[in-house]
Formats: sequence, structure tokens, C-alpha cells
Amino acid sequence: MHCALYSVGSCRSCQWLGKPYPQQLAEKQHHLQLLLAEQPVAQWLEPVTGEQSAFRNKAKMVVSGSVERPLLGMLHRDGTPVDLCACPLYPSHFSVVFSVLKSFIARAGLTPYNVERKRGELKYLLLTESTYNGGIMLRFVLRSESKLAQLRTALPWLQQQLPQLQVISANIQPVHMAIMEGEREIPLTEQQMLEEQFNQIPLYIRPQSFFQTNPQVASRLYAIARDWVHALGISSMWDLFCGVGGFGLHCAQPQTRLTGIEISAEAIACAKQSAQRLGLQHVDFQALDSARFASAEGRVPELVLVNPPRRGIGQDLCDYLHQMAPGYILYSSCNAQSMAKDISMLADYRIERVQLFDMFPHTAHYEVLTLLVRH
Ligand SMILES: C[S@@+](CC[C@H](N)C(=O)[O-])C[C@H]1O[C@@H](n2cnc3c(N)ncnc32)[C@H](O)[C@@H]1O
Ligand code: SF4
Repeated sequence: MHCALYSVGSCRSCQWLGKPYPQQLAEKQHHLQLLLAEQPVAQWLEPVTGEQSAFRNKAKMVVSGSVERPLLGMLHRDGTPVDLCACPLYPSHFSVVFSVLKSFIARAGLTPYNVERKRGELKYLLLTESTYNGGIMLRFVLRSESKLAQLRTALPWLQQQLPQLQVISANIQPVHMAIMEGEREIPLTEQQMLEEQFNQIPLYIRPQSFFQTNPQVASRLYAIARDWVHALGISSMWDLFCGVGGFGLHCAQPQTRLTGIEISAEAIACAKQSAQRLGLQHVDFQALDSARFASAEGRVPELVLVNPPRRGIGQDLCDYLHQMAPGYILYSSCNAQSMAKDISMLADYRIERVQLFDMFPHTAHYEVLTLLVRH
């Protein structure tokens, strides 16, 4: 993939862009094999790949520059802004959206936040697109509510220019340079859920809920997890760190008893909506900490699926899984290092099958799906 911004040194976020794609893939597979070298793996499956460019459904843009000439992109460590509207990881039609958004910032007078001077209002624009219907969720991350009235007044113009903006909200993040978003989310459209669909499974995306950023590879990941689970013939499972429920909703058959656990209440609202749409009767999604849920639960399902953040599932949850001893654990991870560490703590399990999913081409990152079977 060619990236002009990379070539001129403006953005180096894709550290591996200089490497031919087959080499990237071979290195990732080798990295994974080294991490799992201590444990025998019964079956290594071929890596799953997708498009090498225009694969992202999401843009997280730092807003900088001036109100008349805003830049959407990122800031280098020294504070220099870079406009990333031409980044080839986004679908080409995102460029129209970015360009209209720049005009909107000027029309609505949303002064970009200046990190150095701690002045200005608009910090980030967060965009997610549904591959199912082309609808877009747009979130304005603002320092305070002071420009909210201006934003609302100008909004009809934006909606007219971009009718695909189905969900719009403002997130208030008063803290300087801290986490990207704040807790307070103010809806600006009646619709507050974007509908997505992978493998005929309806999924919903709301502000403040995690959603996979490479829809093509993610839908393969869910479909393969579903196939592996169906082949085991189980009738009860947990989906821990379930987000909006992608794994569990794919795996559940009409009679499956499924419990999905996730810390974000917004994501759980999405998962419940999907379960209702699918008419699943035996599912229960709850907004809880996974380890706390597992420690308090008496019943043990036949399979536990985990898909934690980069830190992995950690000692506590490994201990509970060890005690509960479900027949199968299906581990989907975006950080093979923490996954390998967790698996080394699950001594009663053997690795049946491993498959790499290249969700993040041109970087060292990848997703991996591992099936563990109790001895
Ligand atoms: C890698 S995402 C996976 C989401 C989902 N399985 C999917 O396929 O989209 C990890 C999820 O874990 C959630 N999470 C983080 N800490 C958690 C905790 N202690 N207990 C439960 N969920 C947690 C995050 O909110 C996030 O949705
Ligand atoms: S993130 Fe986009 S702009 Fe930056 S190097 Fe990668 S492809 Fe180029």
C-alpha cells in the first residue's frame, strides 16, 4: 500500500509499511509461534487476511489548526499537527465527510482545542461507519458545553450535507490531555444506535461502546469462532468482555444458554437489542466486571469465551477459570503476549487450535483465536 504521508515522513503510525505484505504476515505468524513455543499446539490454521488498504470503519481525529482552517489528524509528540484526511486506511469516501466536517467547524465556530495554550473547545472528531447501511455515527469531543448551542444551531446544515450521519452526539471531556473521551455524552440526534450486520447477525454501535475497527476481518473472526463452537456441540457458554456481543450472538443457537459480561453499560444495551432482534430466549447480558462476575457465579458453563483488552484476562480470572474448569476456553486476543502469559497459568488445558487474524495490516499488531480444551 502506498501512503504519501508515510513517504514524506508526516505519519509513521504504520511502522511496517516499508515491508512487503507477505513478509509482514510471516513475521506475525512467527512472533505468535515463538510466544506459544512452550505449549504444544495441536493445529495451526492459516492466517486470515482482508484488504490491505481502506479497511478501517473508524476515524479518531484530533482537531487542531484554526477555526477557519481546521486540521483533522494527529499531533506529533512535539505538538506539531498533521492532517490525516488522506490516510489510505480509510475508505475513499471518508474524504468527502472530512471535507464537509472542516467547513462545518468553521460555520459553527467550533474553535479547535490548542493543547499548548489549553484554549479552544473542539478536541476530537470520532467517526464510525456501518458497512451494512453506510450510516455514520459522529461524535464531537468538546472541552465544555460552552459551544454546544452554536453546534446545535449549525447542525441542520451538516445533516443536509451528509444525510448518512445517523447518530450524532457531543462528548464532554474537560480534562486536559487525559483519556480521549469524557463520561458525559449528549445526544444530538434521536437515533443513538448505528446498525451494523456481520454474517446476517445484527449488531449495534453506540457512543462509548467498543466496536471492532476492521469489519471485514472481524466478521471472519466471529464466523470462525461460531464454526468452532458449533462443532463442539455445547449448549451453555459465557462471553466475557463481550462488548456489543459479537462473539456470543454469533455462537448462540436458539437453545444455547448464553451469558455475556461487559463493563460498559452502553455496549450491553447494544447486545440486548441484538438478542431481541434475533429472538434469542436464553441469553443474559450484564454490565459487570468479568472477574467479579465469575467469582460470584455458582454455575459453570461448558465453554467460556474471553476477548479481553490488551492487558489480558489476568491472574484473578485465570484462577477462577482454573477452579471452575469449563470443558473449553476460547480465547480471542489482540495481544498475543498477554494471551500466552494467561494460557501458561491455565495448566489444565491444552491448545487445540490457533489462528491469526490480520486486523491491523502494516503494524506489528494482530488478533488471534485460540481454542483450549481441558485435559
Ligand atoms: C477487545 S474488546 C472486545 C469486545 C467484544 N468482544 C468484541 O468482539 O467487540 C474488550 C472489551 O472488554 C471490556 N472490558 C474492559 N475491562 C473489563 C472488565 N474488567 N470486565 C468486563 N469487561 C471489560 C471493554 O469495555 C471492551 O468492550
Ligand atoms: S496511519 Fe495512515 S497516514 Fe499514517 S502511516 Fe498509516 S496509512 Fe499512512
